[in-house]
Amino acid sequence: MFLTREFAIMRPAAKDFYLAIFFLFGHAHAKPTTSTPSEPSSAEVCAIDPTAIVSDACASYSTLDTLNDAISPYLKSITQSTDFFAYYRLNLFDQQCPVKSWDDETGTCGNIACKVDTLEDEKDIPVIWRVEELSKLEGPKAAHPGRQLQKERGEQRPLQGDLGEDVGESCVVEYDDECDDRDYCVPEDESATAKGDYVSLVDNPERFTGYAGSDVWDAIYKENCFSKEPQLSASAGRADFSHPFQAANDLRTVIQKHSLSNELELDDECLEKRVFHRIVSGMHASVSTHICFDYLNQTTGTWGPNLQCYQDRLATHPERVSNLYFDYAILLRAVTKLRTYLKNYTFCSGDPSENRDTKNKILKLANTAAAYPQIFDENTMFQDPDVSGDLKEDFRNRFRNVSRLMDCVGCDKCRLWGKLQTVGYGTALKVLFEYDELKNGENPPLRRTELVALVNTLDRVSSSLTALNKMRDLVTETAVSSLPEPSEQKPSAKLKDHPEAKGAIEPDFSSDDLFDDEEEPTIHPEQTVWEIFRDEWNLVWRTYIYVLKSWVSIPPKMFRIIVIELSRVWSFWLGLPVQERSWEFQWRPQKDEL
Ligand SMILES: Cc1cc2nc3c(=O)[nH]c(=O)nc-3n(C[C@H](O)[C@H](O)[C@H](O)COP(=O)(O)OP(=O)(O)OC[C@H]3O[C@@H](n4cnc5c(N)ncnc54)[C@H](O)[C@@H]3O)c2cc1C
Repeated sequence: MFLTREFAIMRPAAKDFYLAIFFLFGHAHAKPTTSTPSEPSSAEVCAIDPTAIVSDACASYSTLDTLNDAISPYLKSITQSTDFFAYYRLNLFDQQCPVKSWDDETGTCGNIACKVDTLEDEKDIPVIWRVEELSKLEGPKAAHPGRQLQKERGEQRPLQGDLGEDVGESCVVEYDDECDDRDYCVPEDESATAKGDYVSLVDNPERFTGYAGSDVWDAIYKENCFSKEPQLSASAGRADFSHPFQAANDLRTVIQKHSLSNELELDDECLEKRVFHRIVSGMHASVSTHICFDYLNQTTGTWGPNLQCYQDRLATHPERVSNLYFDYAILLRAVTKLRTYLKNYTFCSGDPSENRDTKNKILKLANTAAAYPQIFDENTMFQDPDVSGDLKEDFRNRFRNVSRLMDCVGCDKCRLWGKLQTVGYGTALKVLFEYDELKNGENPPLRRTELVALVNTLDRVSSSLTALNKMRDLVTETAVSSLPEPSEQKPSAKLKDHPEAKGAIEPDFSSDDLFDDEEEPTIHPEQTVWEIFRDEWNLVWRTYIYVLKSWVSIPPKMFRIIVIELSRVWSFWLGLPVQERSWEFQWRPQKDEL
């Protein structure tokens, strides 16, 4: 920073006058809370304190990160290289979207508007990068063979090689055809064609597709009101709640008994929404993380992390990140709890060596996770025998509804992962609240699809944690590399709070150096008295206007500061990570502002 020309020619008396004005009107300056990827504020970079405990779970962020580093190689190996976990059976194409207003004449729902928009917007880009192409399912598909056909074809090749010759089909086919008594699963149409298809999860990675799904997310969050009447029409097969208010009252009892009131809103209308919200929001955050980390630059056609996307959707929303970690704790605890069950599970009935290999891998994963102290204690929730039945029923029905809403997702790949993950979370809840890990035979059996969905959902969230950390590092690196060379920096410049955050550079304008500079105030000999007078008059006028504007801007600034502080207190009260203060006092105007 250098003195302006006007300051440079000021005489000492005038300087004292302005100095007095600046001291009188120096004011709190609320910094903007949004920033570009190249200019992260320290609040954004360090939004999550690694040592903080993830609320509702029993582990800190850094413990979960360490645990994730340990188990993610096993998860990758299981989900990418075992046939049992790499294929999923679901009814992707024949289910109806239950929100009637989204249907058009052809039955497409959810993104029809988006499709029209994108076709117009995208006509200049190569066909393969268009939303329609990116949204399509890739890789081979196999239809589910009926019981009779399975018998005829035998255990080894029930799919007759439809998924590829090297696929162990006995590891892929689900032998239980019926699904209507399955917990958290949407009852399927019983016609033969509605039994679903097998698709490869490896060939269809969850990443950017260009699909705009905000309407579906909004509908999902609206589901999150347990005391209200059901949102979906009865014709859509929506579960009916005979005692919608009973469950809310029950939850109140549970909350009060288990002192969870700081985590759940004690709002009479939507008491149960907080727990449900955390799970859905964590899932949403995971989807967003994959989109941002595996993003297609439609101009260059290259895939890679999009840091602006990360900043907008995640870095500036620590509560979403917190919910993601919460989901991780729930899912991992559920897999750990299944250890005994998995020891006796048959993964591939027709192929003993594949069966052994798959079992070894999943047991290694569960054992590694179990070596850490318990990260989520389900015993604090839904354990009151008088109320747990209704509560669980409510949760199950909510997940069924969310699962149905997935049929409104107008992008095949997104629908695949949306459906899989809702089943994954449903299974985790079932295992957490209905399984006794010390027993085996008495526990309700898990379907193949439930197990595959649970492990793959854990893998999704696990990859999200890894991707989040990588993007955080990338932001930091970008910030550091765009810092000016040391020689370009003014010696008084210092990094505030986070040593690597470019946006946090705060030149040190202490009152002493406000007018101190290497440049000595000089009067240019060529200036006439009139020019000097005019310059000084202009300076006084600008200062006057500046002061007036400062006064006018005080009320909105005070309002913002109050809102920021209240939000911090609210986060503190809820046990969420408290966002760093995004405003501070500064002496203004800075030297070159007038
Ligand atoms: C089930 C499902 C799966 C999808 N899968 C993919 C995919 O694989 N690839 C792809 O490119 N697109 C996918 N999409 C679309 C994608 O999620 C976004 O809808 C899209 O990228 C547009 O994003 P957006 O920034 O407009 O906000 P959205 O992500 O659509 O969010 C809508 C609103 O929800 C709120 N919100 C956002 N995140 C959270 C959170 N974590 N917690 C609470 N509230 C939040 C915000 O207010 C936001 O404005 C999927 C959509 C759905 C419904």
